[in-house]
Amino acid sequence: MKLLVSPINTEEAVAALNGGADIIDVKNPKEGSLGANYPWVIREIRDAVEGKRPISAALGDFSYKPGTAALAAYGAAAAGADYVKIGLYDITTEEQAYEMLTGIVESVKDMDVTVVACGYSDHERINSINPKLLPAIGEKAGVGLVMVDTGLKDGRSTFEFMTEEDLIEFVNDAHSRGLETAIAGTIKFDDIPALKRIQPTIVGVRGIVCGGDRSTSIKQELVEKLRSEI
Ligand SMILES: O=C[C@H](O)COP(=O)(O)O
Repeated sequence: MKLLVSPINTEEAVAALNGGADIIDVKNPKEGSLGANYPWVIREIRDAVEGKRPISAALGDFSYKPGTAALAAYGAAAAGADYVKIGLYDITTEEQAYEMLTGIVESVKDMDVTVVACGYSDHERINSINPKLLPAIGEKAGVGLVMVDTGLKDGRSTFEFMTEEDLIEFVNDAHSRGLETAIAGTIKFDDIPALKRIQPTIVGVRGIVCGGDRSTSIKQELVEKLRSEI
């Protein structure tokens, strides 16, 4: 499994890189679970990583705004992102999700970018689309990766909202459709044995490598510890 770590600035990005992260995911926790950072920060982090690892960019926890999402994806790709991650937060229907995703795919089709469709394991408490529907929608829309994260960051892990069986079904369905997968959402060290059984392509983290509080900074030694255990 690959390790995706979500820094907010170049200092954290270098700590993640030196700690062994496989993907450097630029985000802004102040604007939500998949909060978008500024395009110049994406560029600065890309420069700091020096091409040693791919760069991912969170676009935001979106409501139904396909045009805004497509423009955000284009901007993130132009700023240097290799992956653009859309949070389907206030998306409640398959039709809405499909339109959001096809707009983003069209927006970056001429750029070497992977579109990541992110649903939320705690979808019921935020009234969002069930992430188990995303592999089929994502395949049809032309995304490259589907992901689950938690929409609310209150310390509760994705595993409190989706069972191991749910996540195995999600991952296996996506992989059977030729899509990569990522599991995130307040992942804890205790979740690692289950993640090893589920085998997503990517494990995405922030809080655990900050020492538990995602509002503090990333510690290289915690990235090293996590990298060695997954
Ligand atoms: O990969 C990014 C996710 O939002 C993970 O963040 P978290 O581990 O603090 O929930």
